[in-house]
Amino acid sequence: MTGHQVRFVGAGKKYGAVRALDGVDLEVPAGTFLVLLGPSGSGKTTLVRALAGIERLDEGEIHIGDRVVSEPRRHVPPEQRDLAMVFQDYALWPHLTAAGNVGYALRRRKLTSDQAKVRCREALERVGLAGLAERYPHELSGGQQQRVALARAIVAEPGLLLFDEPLSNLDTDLRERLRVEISTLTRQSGASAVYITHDQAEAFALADVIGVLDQGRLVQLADPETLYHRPATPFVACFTGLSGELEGTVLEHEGDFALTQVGPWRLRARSATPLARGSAVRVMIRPAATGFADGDAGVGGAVDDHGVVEGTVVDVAYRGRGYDHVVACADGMLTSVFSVQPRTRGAQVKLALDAHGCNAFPLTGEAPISYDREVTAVTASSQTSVAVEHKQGVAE
Ligand SMILES: Nc1ncnc2c1ncn2[C@@H]1O[C@H](COP(=O)(O)OP(=O)(O)OP(=O)(O)O)[C@@H](O)[C@H]1O
Repeated sequence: MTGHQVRFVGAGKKYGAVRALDGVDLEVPAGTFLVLLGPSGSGKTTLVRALAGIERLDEGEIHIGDRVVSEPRRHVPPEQRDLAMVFQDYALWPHLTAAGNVGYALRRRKLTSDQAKVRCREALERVGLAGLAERYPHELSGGQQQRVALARAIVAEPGLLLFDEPLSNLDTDLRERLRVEISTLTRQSGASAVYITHDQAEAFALADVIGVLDQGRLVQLADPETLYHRPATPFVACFTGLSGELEGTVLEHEGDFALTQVGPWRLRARSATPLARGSAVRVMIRPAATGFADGDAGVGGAVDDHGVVEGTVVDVAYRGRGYDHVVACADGMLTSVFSVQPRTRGAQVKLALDAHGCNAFPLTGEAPISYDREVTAVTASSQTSVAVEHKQGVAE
């Protein structure tokens, strides 16, 4: 079975005064695992519900494969879109067993009852639930219920699988295991997938392509590596994992990089567009780009003398493989500075910053954005308590 190409053209949707989707143009080839990443209220669910046919767009078109399924005068109902959806709350029928729930997805297929039973059994086997087919949802754990929902999604072999934060009700350990299963099952099936999350680590782990949404707009569509190394905007940089940011002035622009003066230090940082000499910039620093200059952790890539800043250790957190430090530098704070050996609080340290993990953006006057993973909200704040994925996670 082959997946479908997915295409949005100028997709718009309003709820009263709220623009949930604002001219979204997006196209991914057949078989792509697309993850939609964005803070709460950015329009992820609306986009996926419109793709599923549960919501109608006000403007624009949606194409699934070579079919237009949504345009101003045409709305193909969900059951005719060759897709299946997995929801955050599992959405199982409480009066049907696991096998009954999975079999429900085959009700429109022209299969004999024996053929349907075989398909259900195989789907339940693939999600590791062969022995629990006769249990009702209330007799299953959250993880098992989500596996039933996954089996129900794949049993009819649709060309498109939609996932709306399917792991958010599960605990960390189970999330990780089920994430791997979703990735494997989807890719084995050949279906295309669109997966919503506000968790950047989940997005980076799953995606072929990530679409970042902000206030109903698609602000970047790229593979994880490009998104991480070349974020299009400060918002994208922030939302995909930052150690922190420092303000500076451009000394010169060389190729893809700007040489900046940050306090008494010189830092090189990537910049997509040439920056004028003397202009004010914010240098946004990935966790993977940080390390102690005298350290044991090393930093990814070459470090030259433009990449050293000094600061004071203000916090140390044990992380199993080593320690994450928070270091105050000039008027900025860098978090998730990893080292196998701990530094003591109050110690004066030198940090080496890899230019390939630093991005410079013009300073436009707005307050820096900080992404707090705990509350999964983006807020304006001058003091970063930036939640970050450390270097052995997202960045490698
Ligand atoms: N049925 C509705 N009626 C009114 N406003 C809505 C409705 N559905 C969504 N919205 C609004 O549209 C905007 C986008 O919502 P949407 O649920 O698509 O965002 P999201 O990125 O999926 O958020 P979350 O991560 O919290 O689920 C939000 O401002 C939301 O309040």
